[in-house]
Order: sequence, then structure tokens, then C-alpha cells
Amino acid sequence: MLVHLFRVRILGGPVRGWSLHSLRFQAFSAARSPNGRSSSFLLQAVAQLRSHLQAHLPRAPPTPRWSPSTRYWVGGILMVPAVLRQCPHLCPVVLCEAEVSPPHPAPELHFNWKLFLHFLCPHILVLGAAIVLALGAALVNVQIPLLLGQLVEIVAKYTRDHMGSFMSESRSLSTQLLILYGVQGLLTFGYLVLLSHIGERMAVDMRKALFSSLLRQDIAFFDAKKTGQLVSRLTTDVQEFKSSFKLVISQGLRSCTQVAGCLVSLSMLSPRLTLFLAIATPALMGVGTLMGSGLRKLSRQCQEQIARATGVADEALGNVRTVRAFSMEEREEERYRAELESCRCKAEELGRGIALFQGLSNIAFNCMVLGTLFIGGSLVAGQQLRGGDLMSFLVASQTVQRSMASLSVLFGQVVRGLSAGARVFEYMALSPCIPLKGGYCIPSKHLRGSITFQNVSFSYPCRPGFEVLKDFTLTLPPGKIVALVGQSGGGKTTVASLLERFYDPTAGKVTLDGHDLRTLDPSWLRGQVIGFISQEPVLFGTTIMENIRFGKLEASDEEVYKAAQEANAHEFISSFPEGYSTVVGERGTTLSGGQKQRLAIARALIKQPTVLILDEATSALDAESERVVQEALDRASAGRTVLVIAHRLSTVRAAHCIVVMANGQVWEAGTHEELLKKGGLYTELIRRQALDAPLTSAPPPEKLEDPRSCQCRA
Ligand SMILES: Nc1ncnc2c1ncn2[C@@H]1O[C@H](COP(=O)(O)OP(=O)(O)OP(=O)(O)O)[C@@H](O)[C@H]1O
Repeated sequence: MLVHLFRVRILGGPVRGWSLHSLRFQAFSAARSPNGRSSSFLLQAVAQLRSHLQAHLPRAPPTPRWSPSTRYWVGGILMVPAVLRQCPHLCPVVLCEAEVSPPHPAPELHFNWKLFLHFLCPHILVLGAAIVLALGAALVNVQIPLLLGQLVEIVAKYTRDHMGSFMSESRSLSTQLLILYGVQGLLTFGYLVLLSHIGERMAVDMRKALFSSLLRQDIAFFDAKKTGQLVSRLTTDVQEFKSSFKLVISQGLRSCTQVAGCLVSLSMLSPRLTLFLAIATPALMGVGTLMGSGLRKLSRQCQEQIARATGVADEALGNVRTVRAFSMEEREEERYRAELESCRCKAEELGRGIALFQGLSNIAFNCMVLGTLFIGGSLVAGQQLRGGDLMSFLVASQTVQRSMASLSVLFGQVVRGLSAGARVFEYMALSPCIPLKGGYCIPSKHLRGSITFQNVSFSYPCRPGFEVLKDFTLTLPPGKIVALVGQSGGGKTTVASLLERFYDPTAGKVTLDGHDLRTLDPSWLRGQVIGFISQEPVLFGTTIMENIRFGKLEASDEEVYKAAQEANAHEFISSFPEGYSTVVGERGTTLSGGQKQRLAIARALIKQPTVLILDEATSALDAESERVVQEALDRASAGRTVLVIAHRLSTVRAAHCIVVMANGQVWEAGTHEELLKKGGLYTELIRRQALDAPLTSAPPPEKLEDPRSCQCRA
């Protein structure tokens, strides 16, 4: 408890419900002992204060409650258990910056110092100022124990001799101490404000750069990554990196300076006591570090288990409709309960470990104080040390211990910060294979919309061994409707993705009006040439107006209304009280499937695309919605090159050309009537669909002709 007493004195902070003033009063009262010797004065004062502090200092809770910051620090904080858990206000930076760190698999990543310096450079002057202030605060902190010792010497002299005026003798020292406290407070305020300024600005810059880099990555990149993981890099990792950066500068500098300064003071005060400290402190900290690493491991397991439980809850709540539809509430409750139970066991084990650690560390630190007092007391008794110097020694040694404890915490924080930074910088340094912009734009007067796939082979980058398209050749004549049909998984959507240039073919090429797509500007291609309408339209959680305008940001209100009319959407939009200002909810949840689809059609039509891709655009709709949407699609298709991907063959009978895909190739092609006459796979698919058999089970019948000759006529 003496440890805490001196911390209260060093930092001048109030102990809950117990002011510094009353502590001092108790110390002085205790000092009026009959023998008047300074050493016994010290011991009595300490004993008295100790008993008061025991009664007033907050204690560790009987069962640990794992608040996010507690969980986070449980692993790393173990070198300063008593300080941080019982006197959290004494270490505001540490606790303010504590964040939840989600469990991450440990990929081998290297911290990108070049990128780090790029973000740091604009703030280098402010950082310099913060470092100067932090060093100043630390140096002031080194001075305080020495002055405190001198003050105690005056107190001891007065209680021994009862001569002179205590007030006049102590005035100058007290004033100096007050000034130092004030200066230290100001310096601390200054460097924390500056560090916060740098940290927040860097975090914003890093988030902007990372977000921008993520949005520019290839679609193949997103095939391989989880959205949650990417979002976590933007949020948690940047936060952790920022916290570590601020902590390392503030705490690290201060602690190093204090350790160095106080060690000099200590060796000047008493070399013998310093030797005792030099042996005992590292030994204790070594044991503590060993125990700490075990507990950190346990803490990590605890976090992973919490993440598993959260995953179960997230999945159940996110898919609540499916859970309800299958009456699976009890099963989900049971799964969550089981995960929670494991969490509890792990957390309790961790709690026991921490309790043991805290108990042992309290004993160790108290023994160190006792040892210092014992050896120091004997030196005082032998007239080799003054009582005031012993007091200074105790205060300074506590500063050293506290600083070394924060350094050991910081070490863990540095490791975490570096790996968080490495994760953030990893994606910033990635450059996509398909650029967003750059390349040739066909002048609109020459743009016809003729598409060809020439001997295209393709495997998805995340599944390189599996060829989805094999020597695929197809022509989409300008202004005509071509329908792609075939077995599920046959590669129809892949054809559309290649046309959008979400991927580049592994072999062969895709051309627009004779130009290889790789030579054309992708943003022009996607933004102005191709309109894409998928089975599950994704809307943004904003107004209908803004959702339609997403297709062409500079579109006027009139253009939006016109697109909505073409898409058969104007009527239902106008029936809403808020009209075009209606907010559609997250992903458009407040709209029906047919309404969402019509908004998606309006969004695609507003840019007046030359080529339209309809990927099973009506398959998720009921008969009535399908009729309205199909009407809109028929209108939208007129005069455009249209690629329709369809499962229901009845919807593509009117297409100028129907292409049947199988095994990643064009199996046969022609009009509905021509294909029926051939009696090949198309006929088989129609027969199966009439029987309502799934298309997936259809093995392709014998091929009737060379697929290369299956071309749609212009
Ligand atoms: N992003 C992807 N990464 C890896 N493989 C993929 C990816 N998308 C599709 N595939 C695979 O490519 C093959 C063709 O898929 P595609 O979606 O093009 O088929 P489809 O004919 O459109 O099927 P459906 O009619 O069921 O929509 C499938 O085997 C599928 O598993």
C-alpha cells in the first residue's frame, strides 16, 4: 500500500474519497511521536497512512468483469496490476487508449516503414514539440522526489527539535514543489493534446487511403477476402495502431527518461540501496513477465472464444428470417449458450490467473518496500543516510518501478501496434491488376455495341485449377438480344463478369466494336457503356432519388423521373408519401423485390447504356411483379445490345439468338425455333423444365455440331 501512497504523492491525484491534504495531515499527526527520530517518524506515518489507505483505496472486484478495455489489457497489463486496476486514474493514457483487439490469424506481415513515414511526415514538427514536452514532463518528475525528501527532512527536524517556524522553512520548498507540479501538469497536458492531434489526423489519413485503396482492388481480391476482415482493418486496426503510436511516444519517452533520471538520483542518494533495487526489481519483473505471457495466451483464447460466440449471435440475428422459417430459435439459443459457457470457463480461468498474479505481485512489491525501509532504516540508524533521503529514495524507486512496469506493458503494445500497422499498410501497398481508369474511350458516334468473345478461356484467380470457360467464342451483334441459357454453374454469369471486365480472360480476348476490352477505359466501359441488372439488386440505404442517380451522378431530376418511368417505377414511387425522397432502408429492405428490381433498372437506364446485361433479372419475382418488370426490361432492351442470362427458358423465346452453354463452351446457338428443330440440349432443357426437373441434373446430350460454328447472326 505504501506503493500507492507514493504514487498519490508523485502524481498529486486524489484517491477516491480521500484528499491529499488529509493524507498529509495524518502523516504529520503521526509524526508527533515521543522519540522524535526521523526513521520512526517515517515508519509510523507510513503505518498510519497505510491503514487509512487500506480503508479507502478501491479494491479489485471479487469477480472480474471483463469490460472491453479490461479484456484488452488483461494480457499486457500484468506488470502493473495494482496501479492500473486499483488506481486507474493514475495512468490515464493507458486506460483511455485501451481498445478491443479482435483475434486475428497471424499472417506473416512486415511493417511498412516507408508508408508510415509518409503519414507521419506532415506532422513531424508537431511530433517534435510533443517529444520535447514529454521529455520535459519526465525530467520534472525526476526532480519531485528529491524536493519531497528535503521537505520531509524539514518536517523531521521540526518534530525533533521543535525549533524555528516550520511554515517559513518549508515555504520555499513547498512553493518549488507546487510550481513543479503545475509545470508538470501543463507539460503533460501539452504533449497529450499534441499527440492526440497527430494521432487523430494520421488515423483519418490512413483510413481514407486504405478505403480508397480497397475500393480500387480487383474483384478477385474481394472473392478471396471477407468483408468483415476488410472493415476491421479500417476500424480496429487503424484504431489500435493509433493508440499504440500515441502510447509509445507518450509513455515510452516518459518512462525511459524517468527510469534514467531516477536511477541517477537513486545512486546519488544511496549506492547500497540502489544495488538492492537493481537486483530485486529485474528478478521480480522477470517472474512477472513469465506469468504475464501465460496469462496473455489465456486472454487471447478468451477473446477468440468471445469472437466465436459473437459470430453465432451475428449469424442467427442476421439470418433471423431463415431461423424463424425453420423454427430454429431453440437450436440457435443452444449454440449460443454453449459458446457462452466456454467463454465463461475461459474467463474464470483467466480471472483466477489474474487474481493469483495480483496477489503475488502485491506481496512482492510490498516486500520490496519493506526491504528498502529495512535496509534504508538501518542506514539511517547508522547515520549513513538522512531520513529525508530515505523518503526521496522510496519515492524515486517507486517511480522507477512504475516506469519499468509501463515499459513492459508498452513492449506488448508496440508488438500489437506494429502488427496492426502492418495489416493496415498491407492493402494500401497493393496495386490492382485491372486499373479503374485509363485507356481508350470509343467516341459515342462510333459506338455500336458489337461484342465478341474470341477463344476465351478463364479460371477464377482464387480457383486457378478449375477452368470455367474453355475456348469460348460468341458474338453479340449490336442492337440484338442474345440469351445465355444452360446448366447451373455452366459459366453464364462468368461471361457477364468478363464483359464488365471484372476479370480478364486467362486466354483469348473480349472485344467491343473490335477493341480489346483491355485497351479500353474500364470506368468509361462500366459507367457509360454497360448497364448491369442482376437477380438481387443491391440498393443503398438512402433516398430513391439518390439510388437512381447512382447510375449517373450528374443526372437532373427530370432524367431521374424519365428513367423511373421507363423502368415502370414512377407510379409506385409517386404513391409513397415522400415520393422520390423516400428512404429505402438498409439495402432497400423497405421495398418489395419487384420494386427494388425496377429501381435497379432505372439506375441502369439513366446512363443510357449501349449494352445491357440482365442476369436473371426477373427470376426472384412473383408472376405479377415479373410481368411489370419484364415489360420495363423489354422497353429498355429496344435498340441496345442485350445479354440476357436466364434459367426460365420461357422468358427468352423472343431473343434474337439463344446460346446454350455447357462445359464452359457454347454448345449450340440459334433462335428458339431453330434450336427446337435441332432437338439438342435446348430441347432437352425445355423438356426437363416442363417436367420441372432441376437443370442442374441435366447431363448434356451429344453435341450436334462444332460449337465454334454456333454464332449468333447479326
Ligand atoms: N467468384 C468466384 N470465384 C471462384 N469460382 C467461382 C466464382 N464465381 C463462380 N465460380 C464458379 O464458376 C463456375 C461458373 O459459375 P457461374 O456463376 O458463372 O455459373 P452460372 O451458369 O451463372 O450458374 P447459375 O445459373 O447457377 O447462376 C461455377 O462452378 C462456380 O462455382
